[in-house]
Amino acid sequence: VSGTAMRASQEDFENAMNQVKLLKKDPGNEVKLKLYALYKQATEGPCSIPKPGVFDLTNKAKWDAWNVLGNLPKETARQNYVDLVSSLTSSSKSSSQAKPGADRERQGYENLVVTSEDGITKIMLNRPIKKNAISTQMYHEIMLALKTASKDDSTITVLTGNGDYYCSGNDLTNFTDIPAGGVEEKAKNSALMLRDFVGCFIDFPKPLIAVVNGPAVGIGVTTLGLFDVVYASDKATFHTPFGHLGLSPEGCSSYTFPKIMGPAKAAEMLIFGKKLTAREACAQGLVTEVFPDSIFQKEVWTRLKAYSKLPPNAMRVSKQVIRNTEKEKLHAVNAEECRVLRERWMSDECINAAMNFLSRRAKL
Ligand SMILES: CCCCCCCCCC/C=C/CC(=O)SCCNC(=O)CCNC(=O)[C@H](O)C(C)(C)COP(=O)(O)OP(=O)(O)OC[C@H]1O[C@@H](n2cnc3c(N)ncnc32)[C@H](O)[C@@H]1OP(=O)(O)O
Repeated sequence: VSGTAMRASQEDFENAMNQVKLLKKDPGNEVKLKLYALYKQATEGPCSIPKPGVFDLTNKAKWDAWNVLGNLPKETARQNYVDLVSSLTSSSKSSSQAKPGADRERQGYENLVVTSEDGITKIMLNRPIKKNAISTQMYHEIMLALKTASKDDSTITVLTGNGDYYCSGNDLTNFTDIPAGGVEEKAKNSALMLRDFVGCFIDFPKPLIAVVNGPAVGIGVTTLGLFDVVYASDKATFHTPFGHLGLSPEGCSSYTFPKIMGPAKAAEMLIFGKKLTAREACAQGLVTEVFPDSIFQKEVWTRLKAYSKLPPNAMRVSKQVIRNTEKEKLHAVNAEECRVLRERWMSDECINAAMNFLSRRAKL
């Protein structure tokens, strides 16, 4: 694989890394070694670590693949990595069956349905049997969908849920998938993932609207403070049971919630896990407007279609003027929340709470 015609940007490289995580088919060991080697070369330069022993087969194969790249420049390695991923994703797309309406519906997501119509990109969480709980794969899919939407020609972007829930928060089975490196490694990687995930909401450049079709829990609630507008069905509820789960706030809610509703109301939600009805959340400023469930979809989409016809550049610029004064602060808050959570995830309080839910001894 070679690529000299164009230079891949850091952003192309990061998108390619996300796409690798979403590959449906295992590309095989040879390709995985090539990806590993190009990644190392692109990020660290030529291989300079000691050669592993002959019996350390996996690390020796990785070392060989990296070492063989010699002095290949970092930029070329980055471009080759992007080209290789692109060849993998295009071959998997052409082998999957095209669905009717695929021009408007972007396929390739396992737990999202992403559509673009009338200037609106709609990202729908699509795991209704699990109440749209967000699995690790879904965190990556949502990041990719947001990054793609930020660059497409739609004027506004909507996040919503399929089924009776908007989102039941973090998928608690994420606590069971512990890698060989143990719980510390899992916590470290999860903190990085969470920081990137919330970062996508902080940096989203166009109007971002939440259409909260039903109850929202945990990270499904906290990230609402980073949306521009939140419409809710009167069936929706808003619950951040961090205390019950041995957790602490994320999604920048430790900063946005006190700002939106005042410190005392925010503390009741974030420390004591008080669940709000849609009308309470609206009275406290977290929700823009509540609609009776029977007319929710019709009313909201009529309004959004009208908004999507407003001049796109004016909407973008207005959003950025509002957001830019806060951006640095939000990123700092996000980093600190993730640092604290990394410790929390390894605490007995948190592990016991997750295990109680998973062994069906507890529910919210
Ligand atoms: C070291 C490890 C670190 C790992 C960290 C990962 C990164 C995390 C970063 C983000 C952190 C965010 C914090 C949060 O979001 S906290 C909130 C977490 N959510 C919950 O606690 C909700 C748990 N769910 C419930 O209490 C109930 O399911 C419900 C939502 C109140 C709905 O109750 P119900 O009676 O109407 O429906 P139920 O039968 O329970 O659910 C249907 C099936 O869906 C499954 N399910 C629902 N929610 C979740 C969930 N959050 N995680 C996993 N599975 C969920 C439920 O188990 C049912 O499945 P099944 O039919 O029994 O198989």
